[in-house]
Amino acid sequence: MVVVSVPAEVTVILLDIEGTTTPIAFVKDTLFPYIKENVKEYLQTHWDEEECQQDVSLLRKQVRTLLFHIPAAEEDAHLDGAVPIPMASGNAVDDLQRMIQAVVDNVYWQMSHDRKTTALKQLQGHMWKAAFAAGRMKAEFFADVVPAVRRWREAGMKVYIYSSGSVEAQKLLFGHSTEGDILELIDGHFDTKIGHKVESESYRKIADSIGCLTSNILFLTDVTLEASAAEEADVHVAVVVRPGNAGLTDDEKTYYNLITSFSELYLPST
Ligand SMILES: CSCCC(=O)C(=O)COP(=O)(O)O
Ligand SMILES: [Mg+2]
Repeated sequence: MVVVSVPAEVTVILLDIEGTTTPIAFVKDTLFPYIKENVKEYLQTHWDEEECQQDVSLLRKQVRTLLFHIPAAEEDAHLDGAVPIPMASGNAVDDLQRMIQAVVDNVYWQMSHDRKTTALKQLQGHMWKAAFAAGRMKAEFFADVVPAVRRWREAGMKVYIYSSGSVEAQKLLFGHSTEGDILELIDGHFDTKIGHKVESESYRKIADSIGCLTSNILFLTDVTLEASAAEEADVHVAVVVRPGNAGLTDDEKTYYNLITSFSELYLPST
């Protein structure tokens, strides 16, 4: 077994979810299809609720920003098929169906591009809430995750999550897992409200928020663009290789510390 030593200055382990703690297959085959299959009915049932209206407003604002403020050079790559969400205009019944269909189309479009926007993630989190609460879904974690997190905490480490999934959705996953409610193992959560995972400034803000130096953090992720952004902020990184993850280039394999299980991390204090 390959062992990666955790530098002595590390006091915080920051974990990505999809592809790191949790199989991509669980996200792609369970979480995301649930959204696609239920979004229309969810909107029809919850439309008048404030939470749902806030989600729709955020989606509307986000697509408007995308359509009208994005630099021209990026347009082709990002805007193909983008669906604006209309405001109500007169006939209440027609308007409602038109708006709901636009939100459904917008959600499908964003999901087909695996967009990680705060607006999409917020709506998804609210939709999963009911499914987890009713016991219709349980989150999957790789077998090495929970034992390792327990060991790290016993060794005095703090453990945080940084995922594109909303904080609310993250808490649902850890609160309703096949291992039971493991939310208490996590010291705190970050999502894209602090910034995108491919931007190094996000990692500086996370360190500030935790109250540590970026060099006190070890970030574990499956995505090398995220690892590179974190490293630029002086965060230690290891790239997690799990079944079903995207492949790495030879250069990436050489450059990064790679682990296939959290048990491959060696903490000097244990
Ligand atoms: C609470 S995570 C749900 C999965 C999800 O929506 C997602 O975007 C995961 O992205 P990650 O940053 O964890 O790779
Ligand atoms: Mg990931």
